[in-house]
Amino acid sequence: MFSRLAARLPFKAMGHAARLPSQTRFASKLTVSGSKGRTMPATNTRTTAPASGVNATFTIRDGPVFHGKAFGANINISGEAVFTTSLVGYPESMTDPSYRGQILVFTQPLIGNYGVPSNERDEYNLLKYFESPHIQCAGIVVADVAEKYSHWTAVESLAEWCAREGIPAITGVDTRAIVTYLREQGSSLARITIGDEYDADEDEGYVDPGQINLVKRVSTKAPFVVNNPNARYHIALIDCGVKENILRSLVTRGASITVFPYDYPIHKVADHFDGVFISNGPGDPTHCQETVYNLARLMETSSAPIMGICLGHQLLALAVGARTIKLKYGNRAHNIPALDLTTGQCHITSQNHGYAVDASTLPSEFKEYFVNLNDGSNEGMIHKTRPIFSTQFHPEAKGGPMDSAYLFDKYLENVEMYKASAKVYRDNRPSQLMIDILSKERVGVEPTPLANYA
Ligand SMILES: NC(=O)CC[C@H](N)C(=O)O
Repeated sequence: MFSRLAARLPFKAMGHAARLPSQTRFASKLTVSGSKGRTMPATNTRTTAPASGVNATFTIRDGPVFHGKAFGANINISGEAVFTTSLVGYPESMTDPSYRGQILVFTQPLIGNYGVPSNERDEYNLLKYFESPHIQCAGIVVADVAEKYSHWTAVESLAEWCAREGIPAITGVDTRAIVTYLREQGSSLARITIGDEYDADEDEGYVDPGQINLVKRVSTKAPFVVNNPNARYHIALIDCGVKENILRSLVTRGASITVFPYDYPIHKVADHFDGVFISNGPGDPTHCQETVYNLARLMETSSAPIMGICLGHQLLALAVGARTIKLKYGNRAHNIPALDLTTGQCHITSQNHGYAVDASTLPSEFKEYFVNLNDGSNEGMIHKTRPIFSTQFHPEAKGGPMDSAYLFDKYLENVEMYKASAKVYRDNRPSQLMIDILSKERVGVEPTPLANYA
Protein backbone atom coordinates (compact mmCIF):
# COMPACT_ATOMS: atom_id res chain seq x y z
CA MET A 1 0.00 0.00 0.00
CA PHE A 2 1.17 3.50 -0.67
CA SER A 3 1.50 6.05 2.07
CA ARG A 4 -1.46 7.84 3.68
CA LEU A 5 -0.10 11.12 2.33
CA ALA A 6 -0.09 9.76 -1.18
CA ALA A 7 -3.63 8.49 -0.72
CA ARG A 8 -4.81 12.04 0.01
CA LEU A 9 -3.11 13.63 -2.98
CA PRO A 10 -5.11 14.26 -6.12
CA PHE A 11 -4.51 11.67 -8.80
CA LYS A 12 -2.53 14.03 -11.02
CA ALA A 13 -0.23 14.98 -8.17
CA MET A 14 0.72 11.42 -7.29
CA GLY A 15 4.22 10.67 -8.42
CA HIS A 16 4.87 7.16 -9.59
CA ALA A 17 7.33 6.78 -6.76
CA ALA A 18 4.37 6.84 -4.38
CA ARG A 19 2.93 3.67 -5.87
CA LEU A 20 3.80 0.04 -5.79
CA PRO A 21 4.98 -1.50 -9.03
CA SER A 22 1.97 -2.39 -11.13
CA GLN A 23 3.03 -6.03 -11.41
CA THR A 24 2.62 -6.44 -7.68
CA ARG A 25 -0.89 -5.06 -7.81
CA PHE A 26 -1.72 -6.99 -10.96
CA ALA A 27 -0.75 -10.27 -9.28
CA SER A 28 -2.85 -9.58 -6.22
CA LYS A 29 -5.88 -8.87 -8.42
CA LEU A 30 -5.76 -12.19 -10.18
CA THR A 31 -6.98 -13.92 -7.05
CA VAL A 32 -10.20 -11.91 -6.92
CA SER A 33 -11.36 -12.34 -10.49
CA GLY A 34 -14.99 -11.36 -10.92
CA SER A 35 -15.06 -8.86 -8.09
CA LYS A 36 -13.84 -5.37 -7.36
CA GLY A 37 -10.47 -4.61 -8.84
CA ARG A 38 -10.30 -7.64 -11.12
CA THR A 39 -7.84 -7.33 -13.97
CA MET A 40 -8.67 -7.86 -17.62
CA PRO A 41 -5.86 -8.65 -20.06
CA ALA A 42 -5.39 -6.72 -23.28
CA THR A 43 -7.39 -8.36 -26.06
CA ASN A 44 -6.18 -6.52 -29.14
CA THR A 45 -4.20 -8.97 -31.19
CA ARG A 46 -5.44 -7.85 -34.61
CA THR A 47 -3.55 -4.60 -35.04
CA THR A 48 0.04 -3.76 -34.47
CA ALA A 49 0.79 -1.74 -31.37
CA PRO A 50 0.30 2.04 -31.64
CA ALA A 51 3.36 3.98 -32.65
CA SER A 52 4.06 4.99 -29.07
CA GLY A 53 3.60 1.42 -27.80
CA VAL A 54 3.01 2.84 -24.33
CA ASN A 55 0.90 0.84 -21.92
CA ALA A 56 -2.32 2.34 -20.61
CA THR A 57 -4.93 1.30 -18.07
CA PHE A 58 -8.66 1.94 -17.89
CA THR A 59 -9.77 1.63 -14.28
CA ILE A 60 -13.41 1.70 -13.19
CA ARG A 61 -13.87 2.92 -9.64
CA ASP A 62 -14.76 -0.04 -7.43
CA GLY A 63 -14.79 -2.12 -10.60
CA PRO A 64 -12.59 -3.95 -13.05
CA VAL A 65 -9.25 -2.82 -14.46
CA PHE A 66 -8.45 -3.08 -18.19
CA HIS A 67 -4.95 -3.03 -19.64
CA GLY A 68 -4.28 -1.82 -23.16
CA LYS A 69 -2.14 0.56 -25.21
CA ALA A 70 -2.18 4.36 -25.29
CA PHE A 71 -2.75 6.12 -28.59
CA GLY A 72 -3.57 9.72 -27.65
CA ALA A 73 -2.13 12.30 -25.27
CA ASN A 74 0.22 11.30 -22.51
CA ILE A 75 -2.00 12.50 -19.68
CA ASN A 76 -3.99 10.84 -16.90
CA ILE A 77 -7.64 11.79 -16.57
CA SER A 78 -10.77 10.74 -14.74
CA GLY A 79 -14.43 11.18 -15.56
CA GLU A 80 -17.75 9.39 -15.88
CA ALA A 81 -17.46 6.27 -18.05
CA VAL A 82 -20.29 6.08 -20.57
CA PHE A 83 -20.74 3.98 -23.68
CA THR A 84 -22.14 4.68 -27.11
CA THR A 85 -23.39 2.01 -29.49
CA SER A 86 -23.08 4.29 -32.52
CA LEU A 87 -21.38 2.65 -35.47
CA VAL A 88 -20.08 5.89 -37.00
CA GLY A 89 -19.75 9.54 -36.06
CA TYR A 90 -16.79 9.56 -33.66
CA PRO A 91 -15.62 13.05 -34.82
CA GLU A 92 -19.11 14.43 -34.16
CA SER A 93 -19.59 12.65 -30.83
CA MET A 94 -16.15 13.54 -29.50
CA THR A 95 -16.67 17.26 -30.29
CA ASP A 96 -20.24 17.32 -28.90
CA PRO A 97 -20.05 19.53 -25.76
CA SER A 98 -22.62 17.25 -24.09
CA TYR A 99 -19.79 14.72 -23.60
CA ARG A 100 -17.68 17.14 -21.52
CA GLY A 101 -16.25 15.35 -18.47
CA GLN A 102 -17.07 11.87 -19.78
CA ILE A 103 -14.85 9.00 -20.86
CA LEU A 104 -16.45 7.68 -24.01
CA VAL A 105 -16.36 3.92 -24.58
CA PHE A 106 -17.19 2.87 -28.15
CA THR A 107 -18.92 -0.49 -28.57
CA GLN A 108 -18.17 -0.45 -32.30
CA PRO A 109 -14.89 -2.40 -32.21
CA LEU A 110 -13.00 -0.65 -35.02
CA ILE A 111 -12.73 3.11 -34.48
CA GLY A 112 -10.63 5.57 -36.47
CA ASN A 113 -10.81 3.84 -39.86
CA TYR A 114 -12.04 6.94 -41.69
CA GLY A 115 -9.64 9.29 -39.89
CA VAL A 116 -10.46 12.80 -38.72
CA PRO A 117 -11.70 15.62 -40.98
CA SER A 118 -10.47 19.22 -41.18
CA ASN A 119 -11.89 22.20 -39.28
CA GLU A 120 -13.22 23.68 -42.51
CA ARG A 121 -16.19 26.04 -42.14
CA ASP A 122 -19.29 26.48 -44.25
CA GLU A 123 -20.85 29.65 -45.68
CA TYR A 124 -22.30 30.49 -42.24
CA ASN A 125 -18.89 30.12 -40.58
CA LEU A 126 -20.05 26.88 -38.91
CA LEU A 127 -17.70 23.92 -38.64
CA LYS A 128 -18.52 21.49 -41.42
CA TYR A 129 -17.40 18.28 -39.76
CA PHE A 130 -17.23 18.94 -36.01
CA GLU A 131 -19.87 19.88 -33.46
CA SER A 132 -17.57 22.32 -31.64
CA PRO A 133 -14.00 23.52 -32.19
CA HIS A 134 -12.36 20.97 -29.84
CA ILE A 135 -12.64 17.44 -28.50
CA GLN A 136 -14.96 17.68 -25.52
CA CYS A 137 -14.94 14.21 -23.94
CA ALA A 138 -12.25 13.60 -21.31
CA GLY A 139 -10.87 10.48 -22.99
CA ILE A 140 -11.84 7.56 -25.23
CA VAL A 141 -11.74 3.79 -24.95
CA VAL A 142 -11.80 1.53 -28.01
CA ALA A 143 -11.29 -2.14 -28.73
CA ASP A 144 -9.21 -1.72 -31.83
CA VAL A 145 -7.97 1.65 -33.08
CA ALA A 146 -7.39 1.86 -36.82
CA GLU A 147 -3.92 3.16 -37.50
CA LYS A 148 -4.52 3.43 -41.22
CA TYR A 149 -7.40 5.60 -42.30
CA SER A 150 -9.03 6.51 -45.56
CA HIS A 151 -11.66 9.11 -46.36
CA TRP A 152 -11.82 12.10 -48.66
CA THR A 153 -12.37 14.47 -45.74
CA ALA A 154 -9.60 13.01 -43.53
CA VAL A 155 -6.56 15.12 -42.70
CA GLU A 156 -5.11 13.16 -39.77
CA SER A 157 -5.50 9.97 -37.78
CA LEU A 158 -7.60 9.58 -34.65
CA ALA A 159 -4.39 9.09 -32.65
CA GLU A 160 -2.84 12.30 -34.02
CA TRP A 161 -6.00 14.27 -33.30
CA CYS A 162 -6.28 13.00 -29.71
CA ALA A 163 -2.59 13.72 -29.06
CA ARG A 164 -2.86 17.22 -30.54
CA GLU A 165 -5.99 17.99 -28.50
CA GLY A 166 -4.55 16.62 -25.24
CA ILE A 167 -7.00 13.74 -24.96
CA PRO A 168 -5.81 10.35 -23.68
CA ALA A 169 -7.06 7.26 -25.48
CA ILE A 170 -6.71 3.53 -24.87
CA THR A 171 -7.03 0.66 -27.33
CA GLY A 172 -6.84 -3.10 -27.04
CA VAL A 173 -9.34 -3.53 -24.25
CA ASP A 174 -12.44 -5.70 -24.15
CA THR A 175 -15.12 -3.04 -24.59
CA ARG A 176 -17.78 -5.77 -24.43
CA ALA A 177 -16.75 -6.50 -20.83
CA ILE A 178 -16.77 -2.76 -20.02
CA VAL A 179 -20.28 -2.30 -21.40
CA THR A 180 -21.56 -5.42 -19.66
CA TYR A 181 -20.21 -4.01 -16.40
CA LEU A 182 -21.64 -0.51 -16.96
CA ARG A 183 -25.05 -1.89 -17.89
CA GLU A 184 -25.16 -3.92 -14.70
CA GLN A 185 -23.62 -1.39 -12.32
CA GLY A 186 -24.73 1.82 -14.03
CA SER A 187 -22.56 4.69 -15.26
CA SER A 188 -19.41 4.74 -13.12
CA LEU A 189 -16.46 6.96 -12.46
CA ALA A 190 -13.31 5.78 -14.18
CA ARG A 191 -9.89 6.91 -15.24
CA ILE A 192 -7.32 6.42 -17.95
CA THR A 193 -3.74 6.11 -16.78
CA ILE A 194 -0.84 6.22 -19.21
CA GLY A 195 2.27 4.19 -18.40
CA ASP A 196 2.92 0.99 -16.54
CA GLU A 197 1.67 2.05 -13.16
CA TYR A 198 -1.88 2.59 -12.00
CA ASP A 199 -3.85 2.55 -8.76
CA ALA A 200 -6.81 0.22 -8.82
CA ASP A 201 -7.81 0.97 -5.25
CA GLU A 202 -7.11 4.68 -4.96
CA ASP A 203 -10.49 6.33 -4.41
CA GLU A 204 -9.43 9.95 -4.31
CA GLY A 205 -8.30 10.27 -7.90
CA TYR A 206 -11.84 10.27 -9.30
CA VAL A 207 -13.56 13.53 -10.12
CA ASP A 208 -17.30 13.28 -10.57
CA PRO A 209 -18.41 15.53 -13.46
CA GLY A 210 -21.95 15.20 -12.11
CA GLN A 211 -20.90 17.55 -9.29
CA ILE A 212 -19.58 20.26 -11.64
CA ASN A 213 -21.49 22.95 -13.53
CA LEU A 214 -20.09 21.83 -16.88
CA VAL A 215 -22.47 24.06 -18.84
CA LYS A 216 -20.59 27.09 -17.52
CA ARG A 217 -17.42 25.68 -19.10
CA VAL A 218 -18.84 25.07 -22.57
CA SER A 219 -21.28 27.96 -23.02
CA THR A 220 -20.16 31.03 -24.98
CA LYS A 221 -18.91 33.82 -22.70
CA ALA A 222 -20.60 36.58 -24.72
CA PRO A 223 -23.37 36.68 -27.34
CA PHE A 224 -22.43 35.93 -30.94
CA VAL A 225 -24.40 35.85 -34.15
CA VAL A 226 -24.84 33.31 -36.91
CA ASN A 227 -26.02 35.54 -39.68
CA ASN A 228 -28.10 34.51 -42.65
CA PRO A 229 -28.19 37.56 -44.97
CA ASN A 230 -31.54 36.36 -46.34
CA ALA A 231 -33.05 35.53 -42.96
CA ARG A 232 -36.78 35.70 -42.50
CA TYR A 233 -36.59 35.12 -38.73
CA HIS A 234 -34.28 35.99 -35.90
CA ILE A 235 -33.95 33.38 -33.18
CA ALA A 236 -32.46 33.80 -29.68
CA LEU A 237 -30.60 30.63 -28.73
CA ILE A 238 -29.54 29.78 -25.19
CA ASP A 239 -26.14 28.12 -25.50
CA CYS A 240 -25.67 25.37 -22.94
CA GLY A 241 -23.06 23.70 -25.19
CA VAL A 242 -24.73 23.96 -28.58
CA LYS A 243 -23.82 21.59 -31.41
CA GLU A 244 -22.92 23.24 -34.71
CA ASN A 245 -25.59 21.29 -36.54
CA ILE A 246 -28.36 22.73 -34.36
CA LEU A 247 -27.22 26.18 -35.49
CA ARG A 248 -26.96 24.94 -39.09
CA SER A 249 -30.42 23.32 -38.94
CA LEU A 250 -31.91 26.72 -38.06
CA VAL A 251 -29.81 28.97 -40.26
CA THR A 252 -30.27 26.86 -43.40
CA ARG A 253 -34.02 27.06 -42.87
CA GLY A 254 -34.02 30.84 -43.08
CA ALA A 255 -33.10 32.05 -39.59
CA SER A 256 -30.40 34.29 -38.21
CA ILE A 257 -29.44 33.35 -34.67
CA THR A 258 -28.11 35.33 -31.77
CA VAL A 259 -26.48 32.88 -29.38
CA PHE A 260 -26.53 33.83 -25.70
CA PRO A 261 -24.58 32.54 -22.69
CA TYR A 262 -26.56 29.91 -20.73
CA ASP A 263 -27.33 32.29 -17.85
CA TYR A 264 -28.26 35.34 -19.94
CA PRO A 265 -31.62 36.82 -18.78
CA ILE A 266 -33.32 35.76 -21.97
CA HIS A 267 -36.77 36.88 -20.82
CA LYS A 268 -35.52 40.49 -20.91
CA VAL A 269 -34.62 40.38 -24.62
CA ALA A 270 -37.15 37.86 -25.97
CA ASP A 271 -39.34 40.60 -27.46
CA HIS A 272 -36.57 41.38 -29.94
CA PHE A 273 -36.75 37.89 -31.42
CA ASP A 274 -39.17 35.65 -33.29
CA GLY A 275 -38.48 32.60 -31.14
CA VAL A 276 -36.31 31.15 -28.39
CA PHE A 277 -34.29 27.95 -28.65
CA ILE A 278 -32.55 26.00 -25.85
CA SER A 279 -29.57 23.86 -26.79
CA ASN A 280 -28.13 20.55 -25.65
CA GLY A 281 -25.36 20.53 -23.05
CA PRO A 282 -23.35 18.48 -20.55
CA GLY A 283 -23.99 17.35 -17.00
CA ASP A 284 -26.83 17.42 -14.53
CA PRO A 285 -29.59 19.87 -15.57
CA THR A 286 -30.23 20.86 -11.95
CA HIS A 287 -26.91 22.76 -11.96
CA CYS A 288 -28.42 25.35 -14.35
CA GLN A 289 -30.76 27.08 -11.91
CA GLU A 290 -30.21 30.50 -13.57
CA THR A 291 -31.39 29.13 -16.91
CA VAL A 292 -34.37 27.41 -15.30
CA TYR A 293 -35.37 30.67 -13.57
CA ASN A 294 -34.98 32.71 -16.78
CA LEU A 295 -37.06 30.19 -18.75
CA ALA A 296 -39.84 30.28 -16.17
CA ARG A 297 -39.89 34.11 -16.40
CA LEU A 298 -39.80 33.87 -20.21
CA MET A 299 -42.93 31.69 -20.32
CA GLU A 300 -44.72 34.06 -17.94
CA THR A 301 -43.89 37.23 -19.84
CA SER A 302 -43.70 36.22 -23.52
CA SER A 303 -45.68 34.11 -25.96
CA ALA A 304 -42.65 33.48 -28.18
CA PRO A 305 -42.34 29.96 -29.64
CA ILE A 306 -39.84 27.79 -27.78
CA MET A 307 -38.03 24.58 -28.75
CA GLY A 308 -35.49 22.69 -26.64
CA ILE A 309 -33.19 19.77 -27.37
CA CYS A 310 -31.82 17.28 -24.83
CA LEU A 311 -30.47 19.42 -21.95
CA GLY A 312 -32.73 22.16 -23.36
CA HIS A 313 -35.69 19.78 -22.93
CA GLN A 314 -34.67 18.97 -19.37
CA LEU A 315 -34.24 22.66 -18.45
CA LEU A 316 -37.61 23.56 -19.93
CA ALA A 317 -39.19 20.70 -17.95
CA LEU A 318 -37.57 21.96 -14.73
CA ALA A 319 -38.82 25.48 -15.53
CA VAL A 320 -42.43 24.27 -15.69
CA GLY A 321 -42.06 22.41 -12.40
CA ALA A 322 -41.32 18.84 -13.59
CA ARG A 323 -38.46 16.74 -12.21
CA THR A 324 -35.44 15.12 -13.84
CA ILE A 325 -33.89 11.79 -12.90
CA LYS A 326 -30.52 10.17 -13.58
CA LEU A 327 -30.81 7.08 -15.76
CA LYS A 328 -28.88 3.97 -14.80
CA TYR A 329 -26.49 4.18 -17.75
CA GLY A 330 -28.16 6.59 -20.18
CA ASN A 331 -28.94 6.38 -23.89
CA ARG A 332 -26.10 7.01 -26.34
CA ALA A 333 -26.67 5.71 -29.84
CA HIS A 334 -27.91 6.66 -33.29
CA ASN A 335 -30.68 4.10 -33.56
CA ILE A 336 -33.04 4.63 -30.63
CA PRO A 337 -36.76 4.32 -31.39
CA ALA A 338 -38.92 7.21 -30.16
CA LEU A 339 -42.69 6.98 -30.57
CA ASP A 340 -44.55 10.19 -31.44
CA LEU A 341 -47.57 9.93 -29.15
CA THR A 342 -49.52 12.46 -31.25
CA THR A 343 -49.24 10.49 -34.54
CA GLY A 344 -48.35 6.93 -33.52
CA GLN A 345 -45.27 7.10 -35.77
CA CYS A 346 -41.92 5.81 -34.60
CA HIS A 347 -38.69 7.70 -35.40
CA ILE A 348 -35.19 6.32 -35.22
CA THR A 349 -33.26 8.91 -33.25
CA SER A 350 -29.79 10.05 -32.29
CA GLN A 351 -29.23 10.33 -28.53
CA ASN A 352 -26.66 11.19 -25.92
CA HIS A 353 -27.96 11.66 -22.41
CA GLY A 354 -27.63 10.36 -18.86
CA TYR A 355 -30.56 12.25 -17.33
CA ALA A 356 -34.23 12.22 -18.30
CA VAL A 357 -37.48 14.02 -17.50
CA ASP A 358 -39.87 12.15 -15.22
CA ALA A 359 -43.01 12.38 -17.40
CA SER A 360 -45.27 11.70 -14.42
CA THR A 361 -44.26 15.11 -13.02
CA LEU A 362 -45.20 17.16 -16.10
CA PRO A 363 -47.79 19.87 -15.29
CA SER A 364 -51.27 19.57 -16.76
CA GLU A 365 -50.69 22.19 -19.49
CA PHE A 366 -48.07 19.89 -21.07
CA LYS A 367 -48.41 16.39 -22.45
CA GLU A 368 -45.76 13.79 -23.18
CA TYR A 369 -44.77 14.16 -26.85
CA PHE A 370 -42.45 11.19 -27.52
CA VAL A 371 -41.64 8.05 -25.55
CA ASN A 372 -38.60 5.76 -25.83
CA LEU A 373 -39.65 2.34 -27.12
CA ASN A 374 -36.62 0.61 -25.60
CA ASP A 375 -36.88 1.68 -21.98
CA GLY A 376 -40.12 3.70 -21.77
CA SER A 377 -38.28 6.90 -20.75
CA ASN A 378 -39.61 10.30 -21.73
CA GLU A 379 -38.46 11.65 -25.11
CA GLY A 380 -40.24 15.00 -25.26
CA MET A 381 -43.06 17.25 -24.16
CA ILE A 382 -45.44 19.64 -25.89
CA HIS A 383 -47.64 22.42 -24.56
CA LYS A 384 -51.34 21.72 -25.10
CA THR A 385 -52.13 25.20 -26.44
CA ARG A 386 -48.94 27.23 -26.86
CA PRO A 387 -46.10 26.81 -29.44
CA ILE A 388 -43.69 25.21 -26.98
CA PHE A 389 -42.13 21.74 -27.35
CA SER A 390 -38.90 19.94 -26.65
CA THR A 391 -37.24 16.60 -27.31
CA GLN A 392 -34.80 14.45 -25.39
CA PHE A 393 -33.38 13.07 -28.63
CA HIS A 394 -31.38 15.06 -31.19
CA PRO A 395 -33.35 16.00 -34.35
CA GLU A 396 -30.18 17.61 -35.76
CA ALA A 397 -28.47 14.19 -35.55
CA LYS A 398 -24.71 14.43 -36.42
CA GLY A 399 -24.23 11.65 -36.46
CA GLY A 400 -27.41 9.76 -36.88
CA PRO A 401 -30.55 9.46 -38.93
CA MET A 402 -32.44 12.55 -40.04
CA ASP A 403 -35.93 11.11 -39.35
CA SER A 404 -36.85 13.84 -36.92
CA ALA A 405 -35.23 16.85 -38.64
CA TYR A 406 -38.74 17.94 -39.61
CA LEU A 407 -39.12 19.19 -36.01
CA PHE A 408 -37.03 22.24 -36.99
CA ASP A 409 -39.59 22.94 -39.72
CA LYS A 410 -42.37 22.57 -37.18
CA TYR A 411 -40.61 25.02 -34.85
CA LEU A 412 -40.09 27.55 -37.64
CA GLU A 413 -43.77 27.23 -38.65
CA ASN A 414 -44.58 28.27 -35.09
CA VAL A 415 -42.08 31.12 -35.47
CA GLU A 416 -43.67 32.16 -38.78
CA MET A 417 -47.13 32.29 -37.22
CA TYR A 418 -45.87 34.22 -34.21
CA LYS A 419 -44.10 36.71 -36.41
CA ALA A 420 -47.08 37.06 -38.78
CA SER A 421 -49.42 37.84 -35.94
CA ALA A 422 -49.78 41.64 -35.92
CA LYS A 423 -50.18 41.54 -32.19
CA VAL A 424 -46.71 40.19 -31.57
CA TYR A 425 -44.81 41.63 -34.50
CA ARG A 426 -41.88 43.64 -33.18
CA ASP A 427 -40.39 46.71 -34.80
CA ASN A 428 -37.57 46.87 -32.31
CA ARG A 429 -35.91 43.74 -33.70
CA PRO A 430 -32.13 43.43 -33.51
CA SER A 431 -30.76 45.89 -36.00
CA GLN A 432 -28.22 44.97 -38.61
CA LEU A 433 -25.83 47.19 -36.70
CA MET A 434 -26.07 45.08 -33.58
CA ILE A 435 -25.54 41.94 -35.61
CA ASP A 436 -22.47 43.52 -37.19
CA ILE A 437 -20.78 44.22 -33.88
CA LEU A 438 -21.33 40.75 -32.43
CA SER A 439 -18.69 38.08 -32.82
CA LYS A 440 -19.35 35.53 -35.55
CA GLU A 441 -18.39 32.49 -33.46
CA ARG A 442 -18.28 31.17 -29.90
CA VAL A 443 -16.62 33.64 -27.57
CA GLY A 444 -13.93 32.76 -25.05
CA VAL A 445 -14.55 29.03 -24.98
CA GLU A 446 -11.17 27.45 -24.52
CA PRO A 447 -10.87 23.76 -23.75
CA THR A 448 -10.53 23.34 -19.99
CA PRO A 449 -7.21 21.65 -19.22
CA LEU A 450 -8.27 18.10 -18.57
CA ALA A 451 -5.65 17.81 -15.88
CA ASN A 452 -8.17 19.75 -13.78
CA TYR A 453 -10.27 16.63 -13.64
CA ALA A 454 -7.49 14.28 -12.71
N1 LIG B 1 -27.01 15.81 -25.08
C1 LIG B 1 -27.43 16.48 -24.02
O1 LIG B 1 -27.86 17.62 -24.08
C2 LIG B 1 -27.26 15.80 -22.68
C3 LIG B 1 -28.14 16.35 -21.59
C4 LIG B 1 -27.68 15.99 -20.20
N2 LIG B 1 -26.36 16.46 -19.95
C5 LIG B 1 -27.78 14.50 -19.97
O2 LIG B 1 -26.77 13.83 -19.92
O3 LIG B 1 -28.86 13.98 -19.84
